[in-house]
Amino acid sequence: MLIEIKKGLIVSCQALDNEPLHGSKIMAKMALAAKQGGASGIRANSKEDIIAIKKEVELPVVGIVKRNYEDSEVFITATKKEINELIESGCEMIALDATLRTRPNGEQLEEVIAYAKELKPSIQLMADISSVEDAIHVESLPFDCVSTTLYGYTNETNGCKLYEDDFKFLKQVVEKVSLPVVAEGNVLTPEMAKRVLDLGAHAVVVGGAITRPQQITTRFIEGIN
Ligand SMILES: CC(=O)N[C@H](C=O)[C@@H](O)[C@H](O)[C@H](O)COP(=O)(O)O
Repeated sequence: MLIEIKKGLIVSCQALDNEPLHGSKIMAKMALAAKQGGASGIRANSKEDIIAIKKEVELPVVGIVKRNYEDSEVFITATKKEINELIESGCEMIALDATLRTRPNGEQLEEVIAYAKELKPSIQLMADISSVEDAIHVESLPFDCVSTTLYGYTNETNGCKLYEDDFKFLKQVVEKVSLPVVAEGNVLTPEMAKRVLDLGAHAVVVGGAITRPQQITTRFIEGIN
């Protein structure tokens, strides 16, 4: 999958159950639209959505399962339970929270990824990180790539945006690690997508700016007020 997505656009097709476009049928059509527009891959949440998307398009899929746990802030593919669901979904790559935070049920990141590789040795793994420390840590683990997904979404980075200071955080990660780095989170325009690739990102993931009309509408409303 890493070769297929090189310097390409991955479109994140996600709508949680509190969002208007929630539903596997709709996400599958969203993925088809992304493919028709030239996307190289899809990022999707939940076994059901991934199965529906895989029926609709042939693109490689980065799968996640978002689930909240009471004993941890980790919510993107947090435990072995979510790994089981993603292996069953048939996605080519699994993305999981790879921050240094405590995981649910006392599970360790190392044990969760070892479990995934044991279940399906060919599965590729993406480390969703929030800091340079996270990035350095995952280099010692069997990850295939790193993604800036969680920058701005942890207590330490709350409110930070990937595009600030001309993508300063992305530049730091690209400089520090030798794994391919995927730029993800708040890439809002085609110009930003081009910029992150020029800065050395292996690929770029765009979600809300393509697939969340409520976010797009809000930006227009802010623009005219
Ligand atoms: C932090 C978190 O939960 N991120 C999620 C990860 O899969 C998605 O909600 C995002 O849409 C995705 O990362 C793409 O980012 P953006 O939608 O900003 O282009």
